Amino acid sequence: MTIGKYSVGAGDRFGKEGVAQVAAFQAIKDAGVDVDIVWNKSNREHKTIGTTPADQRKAADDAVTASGWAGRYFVDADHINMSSVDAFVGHCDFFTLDVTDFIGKPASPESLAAFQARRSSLVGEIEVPGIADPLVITEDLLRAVAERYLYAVEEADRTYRHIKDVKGDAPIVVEVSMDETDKPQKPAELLIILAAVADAGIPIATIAPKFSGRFNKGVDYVGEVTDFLAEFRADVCVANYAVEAFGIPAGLKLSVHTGSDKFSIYPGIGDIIRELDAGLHLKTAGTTWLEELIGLAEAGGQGLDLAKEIYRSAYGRYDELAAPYSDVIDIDQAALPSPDTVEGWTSAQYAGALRHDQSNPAYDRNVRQLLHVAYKVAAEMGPRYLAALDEHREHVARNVTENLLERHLKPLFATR
Ligand SMILES: O=C(O)[C@@H](O)[C@H](O)[C@H](O)C(=O)CO
Repeated sequence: MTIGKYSVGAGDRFGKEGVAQVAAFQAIKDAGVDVDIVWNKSNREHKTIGTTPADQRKAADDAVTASGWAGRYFVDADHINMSSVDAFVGHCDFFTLDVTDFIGKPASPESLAAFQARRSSLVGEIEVPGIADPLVITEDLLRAVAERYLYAVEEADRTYRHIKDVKGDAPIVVEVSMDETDKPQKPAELLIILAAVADAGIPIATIAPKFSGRFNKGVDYVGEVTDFLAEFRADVCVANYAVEAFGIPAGLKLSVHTGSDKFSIYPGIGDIIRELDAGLHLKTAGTTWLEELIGLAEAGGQGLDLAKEIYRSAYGRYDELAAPYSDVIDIDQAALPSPDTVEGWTSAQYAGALRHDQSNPAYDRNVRQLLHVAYKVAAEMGPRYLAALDEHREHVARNVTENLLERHLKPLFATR
């Protein structure tokens, strides 16, 4: 199945925000930009909330039917590997093969030797159209990248073959992700990794590398924006080159993971993809759930009380909630306001602290990150939380649509 040039992963932890999200995609479509919807919910999120991929499929189909969305949409088996794929395979048509856990594991000496022999022509200087200086690949670099990533690519291949065995000829979109790791992959490394992917015959549509800088959940990019954009641009050029040089399916595009909220890099990313006529997949990460909380807070009364109760619980359960996300959050715990302080907040104070508006002095990135990983608290409230979303639908939906459209889709895809 081919995915369009532009796609956005729309996270929806509680399966309630489909229609509000489609409204954002519809608005950008009406403005002349087609962006495919990829509903993503990772295995980690399913486990925390107690939902299944079948629930995600149903939420997506229902939202599409209810809103009359006529564009493409997909359901993403997000961050899966051989140990988790089976629960997803029957319900998904987009597969994010997450091989991060296998980075650094050694492939067999035979496969390492075979890869280096097969790809020995990469050693030297490679002129990649669009990159000013040639990429320099030494024997040492080829070997080091193979030692670090070849096994991970083999694992992606095992998972892909397994999916194919189950799905047969049903069309699927394949993404390979290696982003939740500490060490970024530079453009020359990405090129070598793509050679290994091509050798394995994985029909990859998108690849999510680990870029330089920090991609923390729910907050802006941390790092040198200019350096990031230079790297991103080079990676786009490498992906285009890999299509020509290695026979990877045309249209290969980069995927930016934990891509929601990275406002400082969106305008530059948008300029680059338009200049190079490249595609993009941007995977949001639970940002919608924060809009639910903002909506509840703005509703006041019991909605605000519930939002405060969630903060109190999150504050008290910091270690437990932060642990699964320790690599992708950066919270100054000592700077968090106490639950008693938050208890005294008005709707505007709560919403102001949480909404990702960096021009608002009330915005608090520590509060935002803590609540980002605190969705387990709402999940445990079960029907009480879900009923509050229904009761305050108007407030919640407005925030969900506005966040996706005004802070994400427009800065990325609307021409400046
Ligand atoms: O919390 C999660 O597991 C998700 O936010 C997940 O990380 C997300 O879907 C993602 O892959 C962002 O890149």
